[in-house]
Amino acid sequence: MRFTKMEGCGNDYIYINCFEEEVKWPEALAVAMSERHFGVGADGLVLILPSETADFRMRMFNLDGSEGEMCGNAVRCIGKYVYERGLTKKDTVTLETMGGIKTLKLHIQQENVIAVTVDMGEPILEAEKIPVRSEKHPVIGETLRILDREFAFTCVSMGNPHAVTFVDNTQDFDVEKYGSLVEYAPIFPNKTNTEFVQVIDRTHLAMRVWERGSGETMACGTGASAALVAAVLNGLCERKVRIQLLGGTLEIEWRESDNHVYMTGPARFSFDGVWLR
Ligand SMILES: N[C@H](CCC[C@H](N)C(=O)O)C(=O)O
Repeated sequence: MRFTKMEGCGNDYIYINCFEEEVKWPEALAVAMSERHFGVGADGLVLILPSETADFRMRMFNLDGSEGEMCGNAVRCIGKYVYERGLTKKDTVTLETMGGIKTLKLHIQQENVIAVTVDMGEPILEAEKIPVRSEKHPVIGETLRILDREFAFTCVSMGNPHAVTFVDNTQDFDVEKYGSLVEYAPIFPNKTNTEFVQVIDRTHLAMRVWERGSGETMACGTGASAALVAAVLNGLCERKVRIQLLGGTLEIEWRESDNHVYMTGPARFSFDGVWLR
């Protein structure tokens, strides 16, 4: 079975073109192929499928086999894939996801997609839709004690759940120690992605992320979108910022005119391969 390895700000997935390949058990395949030593090595698996309601459909699976409703970095990579591999000639593409239909604007130079702007839709702030067990609306300052620290979380869904907290310095923060416990905190019925955010200034944030089902990744597109929304709700930044992640930079804007969040960033091919198992 042929696959393509791609990454967006270092958030790397295995992409399978399901117009040409059939995948019977994606959950098990995601675990096997994502494995660093016995497989390809990745943050998870992404299927590119036909759709009846959009140009294409995405299904994404974390490296533990769990399915994510939405994946911002993968959406940008799919935009690059479908244009440069000849599945579309359009520079605006729609993609059906479990988090709704997303619109992608491809930035093209000499037939190469050099960046993609994704309309991530409206942030979801109602506790029961995130979901998070909280009496607050929006869910700002929900405190949780994790080991020796008390955190205040702002919770946002971008189709998938995010718990955002602000720290003084992301570089020397122990993301695994705390993120791995927040992921399974009982107040998150569907678990959660957790973002640790440092406010550099009112137009620059730095962020590290412990992803639900994948652990710490180099970047998280839905997480960066949730981080911007949380920072604006807490009065910490403007509505358009650059977010510095371990693997690169994303530009995120929460537009007042339509209440939609827009994410712009890179997408890159790494290699093509053939899976023999
Ligand atoms: N781990 C996430 C899915 C991938 C999200 C992330 N890689 C992104 O770019 O948005 C979840 O289970 O909700």
